[in-house]
Amino acid sequence: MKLLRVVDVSKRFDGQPVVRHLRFELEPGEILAVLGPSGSGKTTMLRLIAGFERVDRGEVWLQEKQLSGSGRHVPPEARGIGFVFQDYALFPHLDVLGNVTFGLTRLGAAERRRRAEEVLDLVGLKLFRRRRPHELSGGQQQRVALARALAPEPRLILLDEPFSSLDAGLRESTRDDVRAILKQAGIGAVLVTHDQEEALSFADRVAVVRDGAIEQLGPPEEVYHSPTTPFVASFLGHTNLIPGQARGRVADTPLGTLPISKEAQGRVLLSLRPEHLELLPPGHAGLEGSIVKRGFKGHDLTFEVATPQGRFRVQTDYRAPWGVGDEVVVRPREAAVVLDSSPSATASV
Ligand SMILES: Nc1ncnc2c1ncn2[C@@H]1O[C@H](COP(=O)(O)OP(=O)(O)OP(=O)(O)O)[C@@H](O)[C@H]1O
Repeated sequence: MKLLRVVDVSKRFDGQPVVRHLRFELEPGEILAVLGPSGSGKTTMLRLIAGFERVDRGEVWLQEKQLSGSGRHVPPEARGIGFVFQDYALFPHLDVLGNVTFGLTRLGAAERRRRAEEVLDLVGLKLFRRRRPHELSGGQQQRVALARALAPEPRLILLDEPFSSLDAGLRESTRDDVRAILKQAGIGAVLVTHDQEEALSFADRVAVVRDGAIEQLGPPEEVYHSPTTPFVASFLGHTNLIPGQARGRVADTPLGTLPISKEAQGRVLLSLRPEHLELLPPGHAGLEGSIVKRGFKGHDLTFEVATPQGRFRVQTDYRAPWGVGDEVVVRPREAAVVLDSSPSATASV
C-alpha cells in the first residue's frame, strides 16, 4: 500500500491559485524532494498535507486513512505525521530530553523516557540529553528537532527547508545524517527546498514545481539528465537551450547535425548542459568561437564561448589550458535532450 496519496489537490488564496492539481504518491520509506523557485507554492503543498490548510478540492490519504477531501479534514495533531521546519522551534527553557519527550503525552513517564533515549541515540545525541538548545550547534539543534519529530513514530515526516539556516559544510553533513536516519528507521519524507543540489542528493525522487503545479517528477538522475521542459532544464543547473530541426534521431543545429535523445520531426528545442559540451583547439570539427569568460571553481572550469550562432557555456576539467580571447571549437559529447516546449508540457503529472 502507498504511504501517501495526494489526489488532484488544489488551493487558492484570495482567488489566486497557489496549488494546482497536485498529484503524487509516496512509497513507504521513500523520500521525495519538492523543488521550485520562491513563491511556487511548495510550503503550501506541505501545509495541505500536514493539515494546517484545508484543501479546496482533491484528497490526501495516509495509507488507508483519508485525511483531507470530500468534507473531511483531520486536524494536524491527529494525522500521525511529523514536521521539521526551518527554524527548529525548540523550547529554549527545556533541555534536549525535555524537548524530545514534550510531544509524547500519550505515554507514561518511563515509556516516554525510553522512547526519547532511543531517538536521541538514533540521531547521535544521547550524550547531549541534559544540554539546553543554546549549548548546541545549529546542526545538533536540527537533529534534536528531527528526534522530536521522530519520537511519536510517524510513518511520514514533512521537512520544510530544514537545512537552510546551516552553513555550507554543516548543511551537507547534517543532510547526509538525516537521510541515513530516515532510511534506517524506514520513514517516508517530503522535503521542500529551493536548493537544487540538496534535492538531487537527498531524495529518491524529485518533483520540480512551477506556479503551484508539478512540471516533472522522477529520480534525480532523470530530472537532471532528461528534463522534459525548458524550465526544468534551466532550473536544475545551467543549460544551453539550442533550437534545431529534427529528422528522426538527429537534428540540424547551430552546433552541426547532432544525435538527439528521442525520435522527433520538425522544429525542436534542445538542451545540452555545460558538461555535455567540450572544447577543442581550432581546426577540429565543431562550431568555432572565442572564449569571453573563464570561471574557476576549484574542481572544474566554466567557459563562455561567443560564436556566430550565439553564446555557449562549457564545463571542462581543471586542466583546460584556455583563457579569455582564445579561439576554440565547441563540440557536444552527448546526445542533445529534446525538450517538450508545447503548453501541455507544463500540465501537472
Ligand atoms: N495564508 C496565505 N494567504 C494568502 N496568500 C498566501 C498564504 N500563504 C501563502 N500565500 C501565497 O501563496 C504563494 C505561494 O507561497 P508558498 O509559501 O507556498 O511558496 P514557496 O514556494 O514555499 O515559497 P518560498 O520558497 O519563498 O518559501 C505566495 O504567493 C504566497 O504569498
